[in-house]
Amino acid sequence: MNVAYIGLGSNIEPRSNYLHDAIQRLSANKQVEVINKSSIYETEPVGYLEQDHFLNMVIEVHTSLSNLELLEACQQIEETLGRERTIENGPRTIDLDILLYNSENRALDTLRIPHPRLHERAFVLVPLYEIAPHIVMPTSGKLIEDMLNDISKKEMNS
Ligand SMILES: Nc1nc2nc(S)n(CCO)c2c(=O)[nH]1
Repeated sequence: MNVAYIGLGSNIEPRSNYLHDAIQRLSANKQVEVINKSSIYETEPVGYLEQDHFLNMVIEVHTSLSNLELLEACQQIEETLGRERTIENGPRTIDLDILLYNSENRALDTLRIPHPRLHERAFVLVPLYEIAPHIVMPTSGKLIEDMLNDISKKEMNS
């Protein structure tokens, strides 16, 4: 049994329906059990700014799927829910990002774990902290609160 944390995001209405539908579909997979869900957070877009606000959340799953099989399951749900990759980093109906998989630190050509931008995304770190405050990053050894402090220090200095 593996433990994974998945970040979900949507900024095309009906945003919360897309979040719940994605979780429903993940739970329908017999090899995936959704153990915990964060609150849903309304967040300003980062990266590509010319788009609507996102709803973001993080879920904890227990799964017998491998990391690549879990990625495949997430990508299938994104496709089913109409995710178009028209504009890179642009608006999307649903996004499912694998943030952590056990304490793996792995860079495959299709999947990097932990998610490479995890440490710089408050829209992921805040919901992750809500459901798993004691997680230590397998890469840096940092706690989530350390990474959140780093982000706020960077923002104060910018
Ligand atoms: N607030 C916020 N900004 C974002 N920019 C991108 S790209 N994304 C998509 C992340 O995969 C988001 C997001 O989910 N939330």
